[in-house]
Amino acid sequence: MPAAISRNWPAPAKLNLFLHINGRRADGYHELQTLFQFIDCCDMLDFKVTETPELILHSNMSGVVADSDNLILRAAKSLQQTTGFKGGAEIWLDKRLPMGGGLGGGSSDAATTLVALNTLWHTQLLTEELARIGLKLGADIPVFIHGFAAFAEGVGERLQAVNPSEPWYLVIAPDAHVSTAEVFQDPLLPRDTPKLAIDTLMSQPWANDCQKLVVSKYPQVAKALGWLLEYAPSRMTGTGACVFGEFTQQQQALAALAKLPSEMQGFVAQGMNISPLITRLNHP
Ligand SMILES: C[C@](O)(CO)[C@H](O)COP(=O)(O)OP(=O)(O)OC[C@H]1O[C@@H](n2ccc(N)nc2=O)[C@H](O)[C@@H]1O
Ligand SMILES: Nc1ncnc2c1ncn2[C@@H]1O[C@H](COP(=O)(O)OP(=O)(O)OP(=O)(O)O)[C@@H](O)[C@H]1O
Repeated sequence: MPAAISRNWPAPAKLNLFLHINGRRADGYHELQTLFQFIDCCDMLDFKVTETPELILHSNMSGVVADSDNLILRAAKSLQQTTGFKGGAEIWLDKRLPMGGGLGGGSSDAATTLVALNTLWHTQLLTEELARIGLKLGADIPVFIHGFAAFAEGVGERLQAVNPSEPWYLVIAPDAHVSTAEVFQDPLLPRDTPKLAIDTLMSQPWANDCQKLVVSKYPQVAKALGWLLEYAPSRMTGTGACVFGEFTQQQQALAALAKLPSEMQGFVAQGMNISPLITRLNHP
């Protein structure tokens, strides 16, 4: 009897509602203070458990990412190696999130793969153990595994659950692929924002320390942000390229989307403090 396919595992995008860079560590990574919130725009994954250890990925991804580099296969392989699980999986990815956009799409795909296979393979690692595996693959993966909006420190692995408002966002994805590594290696990146207490951070205006540099290097980002600021308080997420404007009502966000210049790509999504992955995990 062939194994059934377990369908519709969501991999949500995230926004960094603020992103402060406090310094550079000896290992080259940067110490951050950031506020992660999910949005209801997701990649979707299906999984079928197989008896052989092979890992097979079918995807509609546009940008060419070699299988060996794909974070989904790297995550599945890490779980096999950590647990000694002898079987494998066939995985289907419906890629919907823009890549290299600061929305954490690849990181989220990896997190959903770890959470889904940990259940389907019955390896039953604890969430903290899955987050430790994820951190080795990317700084953004732990927050997707825990699945709650969080104030994050360290490189993004020290998480404290928070419950900010869940507004509507108009997200614009400029036609630019910004390398996270390139931004963090730029000598012009500010790296000296003082560490502040979470209460102070949550009550002051929110900003992204990477924004000025990326806006200066990518005219498409500058143009998208300039347009969006006419409609709502707006800023960049992660290391870019995506920018997001915040609206109280969905109708306001949709009205702005209707006026988006034809050369820009955008979508409306709502902030989510509980990841749809957690909801899927609790409703197998
Ligand atoms: C900036 C954020 O988008 C905020 O959410 C994330 O921290 C980035 O997380 P990510 O995309 O998973 O980044 P990774 O793939 O782990 O790292 C890519 C590269 O960015 C640099 N990097 C990343 C995170 C960090 N805290 N400091 C860094 O210096 C490192 O050179 C690293 O090699
Ligand atoms: N399944 C995947 N989906 C998207 N990108 C992937 C995937 N696997 C590997 N990658 C590679 O990882 C890179 C970063 O992916 P990701 O989408 O996480 O970054 P991002 O959108 O810039 O978000 P952030 O920088 O905030 O993590 C991509 O540019 C791509 O080259």
